[in-house]
Amino acid sequence: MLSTAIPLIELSASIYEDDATGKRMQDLSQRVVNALQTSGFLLVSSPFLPLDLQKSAIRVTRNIFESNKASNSSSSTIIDHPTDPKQYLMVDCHSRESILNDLPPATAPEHVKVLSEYVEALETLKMQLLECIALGLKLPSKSYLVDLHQTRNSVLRLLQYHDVVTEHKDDANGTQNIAGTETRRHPNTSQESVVVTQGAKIRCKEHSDYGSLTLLLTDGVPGLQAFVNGQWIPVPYIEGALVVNIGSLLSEWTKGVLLATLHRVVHYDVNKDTTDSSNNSSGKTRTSLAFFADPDPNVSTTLKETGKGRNDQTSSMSVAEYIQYRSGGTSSEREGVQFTPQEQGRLNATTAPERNRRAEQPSEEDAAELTALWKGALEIFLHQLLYIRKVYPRDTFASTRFLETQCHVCRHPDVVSYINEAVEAIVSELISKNDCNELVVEIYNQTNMTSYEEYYISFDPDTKTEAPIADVEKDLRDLICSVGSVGRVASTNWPDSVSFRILLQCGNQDPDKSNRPLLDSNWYRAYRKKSRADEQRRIVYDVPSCRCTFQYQIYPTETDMDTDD
Ligand SMILES: O=C(O)CCC(=O)C(=O)O
Ligand SMILES: [Fe+2]
Repeated sequence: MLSTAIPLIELSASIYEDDATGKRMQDLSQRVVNALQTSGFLLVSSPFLPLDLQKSAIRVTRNIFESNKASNSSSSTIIDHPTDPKQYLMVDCHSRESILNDLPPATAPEHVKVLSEYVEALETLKMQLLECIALGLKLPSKSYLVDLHQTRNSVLRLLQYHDVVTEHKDDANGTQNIAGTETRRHPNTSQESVVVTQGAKIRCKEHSDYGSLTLLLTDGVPGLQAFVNGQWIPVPYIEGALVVNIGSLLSEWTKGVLLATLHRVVHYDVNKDTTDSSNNSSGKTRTSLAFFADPDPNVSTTLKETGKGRNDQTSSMSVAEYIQYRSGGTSSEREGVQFTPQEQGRLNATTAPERNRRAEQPSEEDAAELTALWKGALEIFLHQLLYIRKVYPRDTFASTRFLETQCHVCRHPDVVSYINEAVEAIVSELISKNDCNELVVEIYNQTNMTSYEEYYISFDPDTKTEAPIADVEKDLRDLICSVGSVGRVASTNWPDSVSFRILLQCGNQDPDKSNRPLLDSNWYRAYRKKSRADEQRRIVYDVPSCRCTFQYQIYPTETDMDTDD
């Protein structure tokens, strides 16, 4: 039965005809907005998107993944997701050429045509929905949102979820997730199934999308769930209808009136879950097409008409910067996995009571958990910084997830162990933060030892906080995501002699008297006085629960390097 929280709305052609008073359109718009306010989800059918075209789009998508599997040379544009058992392909929808460019070169011309027609229909549907939302929300004009979507800044993600074997197996090909929590086989394109952590049965981890609207078509294999009123509810499948959900940007523009709802895809196991009659998909692959509609890249994330977005950290960003911030990379890597603070709060409220309880009575266990959390977060932070600042080529990094965030880790074993040793050595000093300790990452020239840039995590010496672990996690996640925003602070056209080092910089005390365990180590650096006239630190992110700040400083070079990207 169709859930009332997620209604089906038919955008029939007759709404646009015989509607001189605009009443029918107004009613329809109200229903659209009501659904998006209640659950953030709705199902929609439209004459612009006939069933035949939907079926063809699914058939073509399956064919693209299957041909790729069958061919010996797998297409580099098809990505094995690092943790979810799925492959995906991102298609830039700006034009027919961009669509063609992003599809594997072997894609048949008639298949390109189907996907181009499908995208065309979705562009129309997107505009209709944006009009409905503007009308339903009584925005200054019916075209208010349409006007902010003039450049077809949409991405189509073709998705193929693998067959899933739910029992846990040791696998020689298993890769250890950097967070150390999961063992998964990196899906090799020739393999039919993957192993997921016991009991998880997750095909796509919970996340919210982050543009304006997502229009989703699936092949009907169930599994999509939305987190509504503290519960995971199935999103129904209706043949001929698409699933619509709201991204966090539109949610913030509407001051949270429209919900950017958390959602996920689970794998139903027919042997275990007999309560769900739709549970008939054990072992099945699943195909879907997610169309992410974003506003124009240069538009500000803060609109004067709708007021300030709720998230201060992102309020001065452009749409392009926001997408990069939330994806922790470029928009072509968009994973849509980071939660906004509001979403995380909702999730914590129902999923982490145990943790919050423990935080009220700090224990040794908590201290160990906090230290482990910091170690993991700092390692990821450091790798992500090297990735974003392009200290090493991007193709030497692997994609992974930490604290529900997509990030990148350098694969070079020397870099991995250097970072690991540094973090092991300095993390407890940092957490004790009794003398304005700073973690410094210096990007410098190995030949003449000049500094190009320094990045700092600076702790306030006088305050110790005992924030609940869930808050620290949330803030560390935001810290990691904030690294994305230093992608453009200066050029990354580095000479070959570029390198980096990690240092613990200690405060104003005379280092000889400070009796620090790290005093004679490679990691220690006495406080460097702010003697350079050009010293001007910029703040990237304050980590409220830990009273520390992420800052950076760029040192001018003799020759001004061109900005790349
Ligand atoms: O495949 C699905 O049903 C959902 C995919 C999704 O939510 C996403 O890719 O953002
Ligand atoms: Fe999604």
